[in-house]
Amino acid sequence: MEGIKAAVCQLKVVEDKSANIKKASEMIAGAAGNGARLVVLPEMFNCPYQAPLFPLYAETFPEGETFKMLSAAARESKVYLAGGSLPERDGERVYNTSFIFGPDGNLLGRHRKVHLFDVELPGGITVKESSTLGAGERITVVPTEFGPLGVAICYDIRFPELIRLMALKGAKIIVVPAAFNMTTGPAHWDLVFRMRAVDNQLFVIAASPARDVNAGYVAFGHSIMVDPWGEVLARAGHGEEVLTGELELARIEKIRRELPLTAHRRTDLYQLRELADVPGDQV
Ligand SMILES: NC(=O)CC(=O)C(=O)O
Repeated sequence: MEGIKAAVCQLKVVEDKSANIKKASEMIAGAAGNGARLVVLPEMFNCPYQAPLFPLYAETFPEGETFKMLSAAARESKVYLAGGSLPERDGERVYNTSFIFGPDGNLLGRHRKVHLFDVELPGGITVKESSTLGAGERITVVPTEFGPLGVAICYDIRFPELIRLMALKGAKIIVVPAAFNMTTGPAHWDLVFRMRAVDNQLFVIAASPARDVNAGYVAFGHSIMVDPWGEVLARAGHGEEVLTGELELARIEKIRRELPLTAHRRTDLYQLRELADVPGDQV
């Protein structure tokens, strides 16, 4: 496994869905032009992050215009593309879904956010994703030429069991389309992404929308790439930008050899099992 250049497109999400799609497409091409081979978009990059809006912006797979743009962008730029997330309609239900594409534009997998963000936070931030969204039922790890890639969406990262199961399935990189806010961002953003990287000795890439102080939900920004030792490889500001970083994949084996956390687990005392085998999320 060699090193790869990765990029995050930290775009400012606006109300105009077509403008979001166009901006994302331009940023993906720009990232690829700078040598990125893995590109990650933010959570709900085509729709303002507000639960009542999700059904209004939702698209069905595979006809949706956003889905088509993502596939074409991956193919034209020849990149692995973690297509952020978008509201996906499936029958009566809407999901917060990330579609992952290979450099030929083919779909490698789909992750539907497993943990819905239903919170009443200090600072008056109230979110109830479950008012309009259904929860995913699957743990998502997709094959790439860099090794298995795990996919979590925002709140999912706060559940260490999920990420550990991805690591046990072989994930070397976890991509996280995310949109922390101005209460949880300053408190927890760096901490959780660095800690999941340290726990599991793998790379974590978190992609946020740019901050818009006039939005109904103000995203924190500061997209981040963390290495398996917990070091921050790259960190964005809070405005619109393409963040790039080099992932030296050989560091994973080195760090795991020197500090063999997986081997030192006391599986005679505790064990983690994947319980769900529920049809639904697979494409
Ligand atoms: N938006 C989310 O799903 C989660 C979040 O903002 C947080 O965990 O903080």
